[in-house]
Amino acid sequence: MLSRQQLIQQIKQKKSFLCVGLDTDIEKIPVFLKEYPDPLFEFNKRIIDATRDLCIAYKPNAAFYERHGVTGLQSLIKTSEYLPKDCLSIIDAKRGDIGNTSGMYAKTFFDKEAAGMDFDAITVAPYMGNDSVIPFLAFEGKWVIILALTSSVGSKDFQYLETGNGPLYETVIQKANTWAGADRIMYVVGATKSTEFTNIRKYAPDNFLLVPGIGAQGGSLKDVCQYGMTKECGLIVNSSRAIIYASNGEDFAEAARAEALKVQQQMQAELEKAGVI
Ligand SMILES: O=c1ccn([C@@H]2O[C@H](COP(=O)(O)O)[C@@H](O)[C@H]2O)c(=O)[nH]1
Repeated sequence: MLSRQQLIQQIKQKKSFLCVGLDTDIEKIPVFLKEYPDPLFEFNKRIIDATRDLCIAYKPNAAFYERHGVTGLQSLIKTSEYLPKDCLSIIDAKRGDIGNTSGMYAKTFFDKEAAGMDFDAITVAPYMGNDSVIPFLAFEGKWVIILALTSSVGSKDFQYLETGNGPLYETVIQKANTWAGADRIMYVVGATKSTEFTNIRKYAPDNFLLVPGIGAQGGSLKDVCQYGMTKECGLIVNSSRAIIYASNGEDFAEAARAEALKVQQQMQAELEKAGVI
């Protein structure tokens, strides 16, 4: 479990705020791995071994495991156990339901004794309001990462809707700020929305932002840093496909490392420029 201070310390130590996304797709992993009893885990294990000194977080996306049923869940559980303790472990599950049901989701991903998983953080959809989010916050020390302004094209359908008090995503942040502080809540903001970061920082000056959308979705790391970085960094930037599928040959882990290193080096330059390190 990583507290806010420990996370900041890891960022300074590793000179990185990279999150490697484990969107492990059985159709995209190297063919030779399919000979192994648990190909998804074997792939993740090698990616983690190759990148752990370059990143401060890992984010398995639940969909890629759940689609396999029981075997996928086993791969996810083994992956969660294998994740390095000095990295923030984020389950990208985008859950949220009436309180009673959210409590079950929280148990699933936060309580090792319930389902074998003990993630540090979970992504949560806030659409159902406070009672859908509070059960996740009830797990002391765990992070709740609320979808604010997503990288998706469809973000315009709801998130930009004018409420009379700014766009809906602003209201989401203002309301969620009343549920817990910046030591428990982060917000998802897509790298494809870099022009909105200045505005977001008005409402979330201290919160860490989980930023997906660089790499395969084309968002700019430079722009994200220019408009979103704080004195403590305040950013966890995710890249999944661009790193983990840099090659689909025998050299896939080395290729993933080379890609992660490129991103880490850009991050180091941005941290130096902003005076974080
Ligand atoms: O707004 C959002 C929220 C979540 N995601 C997730 O992040 C990764 C991005 O993968 P890439 O391969 O780096 O594009 C993936 O798991 C998404 O489901 C997002 O992209 N945007």
